[in-house]
Amino acid sequence: MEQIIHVQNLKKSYKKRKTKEVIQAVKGISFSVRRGEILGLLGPNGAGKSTTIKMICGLVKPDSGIIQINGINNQEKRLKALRHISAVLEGNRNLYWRLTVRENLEYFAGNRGFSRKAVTEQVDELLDEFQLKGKEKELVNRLSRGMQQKLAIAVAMLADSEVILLDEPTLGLDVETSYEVRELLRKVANEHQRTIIISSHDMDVIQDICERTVIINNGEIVTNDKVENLLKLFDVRAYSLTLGNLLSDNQQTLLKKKFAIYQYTPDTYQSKLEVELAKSEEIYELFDILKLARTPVEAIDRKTVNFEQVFLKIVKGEQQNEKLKSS
Ligand SMILES: Nc1ncnc2c1ncn2[C@@H]1O[C@H](COP(=O)(O)OP(=O)(O)OP(=O)(O)O)[C@@H](O)[C@H]1O
Repeated sequence: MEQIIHVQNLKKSYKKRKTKEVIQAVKGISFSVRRGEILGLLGPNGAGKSTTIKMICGLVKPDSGIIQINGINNQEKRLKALRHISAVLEGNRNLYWRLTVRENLEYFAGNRGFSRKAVTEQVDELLDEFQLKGKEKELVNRLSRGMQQKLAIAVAMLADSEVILLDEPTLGLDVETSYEVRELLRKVANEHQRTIIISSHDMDVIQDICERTVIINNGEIVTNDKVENLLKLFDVRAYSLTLGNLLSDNQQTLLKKKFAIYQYTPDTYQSKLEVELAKSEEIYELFDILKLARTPVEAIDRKTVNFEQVFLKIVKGEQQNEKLKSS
């Protein structure tokens, strides 16, 4: 599939005004995004996500590197490149707060030079699709956060740009509204073939709607892979067993020797044993150890890994590597 965004060896440093200390916020990152893809741009606080997003949408000038949007270099032909991008940044700053929902949509649709009739048709369609019809006469500053978010995305759609950048699109939304916004974003990508880049700390949202994630830490990309692959990679094969007896000292020693991570909570009637297997075949060895004292197994649960845990493992692993490098 066709690449709509291509970022190559992007770098950006800031100089702190008071101390003159130089901070390398982005240290040479490269990635691409395909048309119609929803990409998650993740990282802990201060990792360099906002700086990257701001460079892509032309708000911050990179020190070096290339950003191509739909094949156009955004430093050589800035306006032409930026026409392909809409950003819905924190606080929905792309809306006019003292205009109504309909007025906002009409204003942005009108900006594109369409006839009054075409503008009305397009606005009606969007009000319908984004379920904003009942709120069309409401002032934006009176809307709930969820409605404002939907409207901000609708406005981004109107600009007709292929790429929509979203910063924390579900922040502060209740569960139901968060699901509505996710559904809407899927529709925007799948049916309207827009490309979406989401920056968020909400890993549930990322796991739910992003096909792929780029994870940044300390200004560098540490992972660029499909969510599905990352989940598989960190699929810990963790089992939680309920035992009808206590484990003998010998069994505990063997378990410790065999399994790197295991947790044992002894109880005469219902001991709990949590084990992480490196390979699925190791389950037989686990049972061999349990068989030694004929320990009854009353229940066995396989634990699954979620994206939040995967993210933390990736980022923490990286921090440990950093520490090792510097020590
Ligand atoms: N205008 C600025 N002047 C100086 N330093 C800055 C500036 N903007 C960002 N930084 C620094 O650059 C680094 C990366 O910041 P950035 O905002 O890109 O990270 P982030 O991943 O978006 O973080 P968060 O999740 O907290 O928003 C941080 O150390 C930050 O303090």
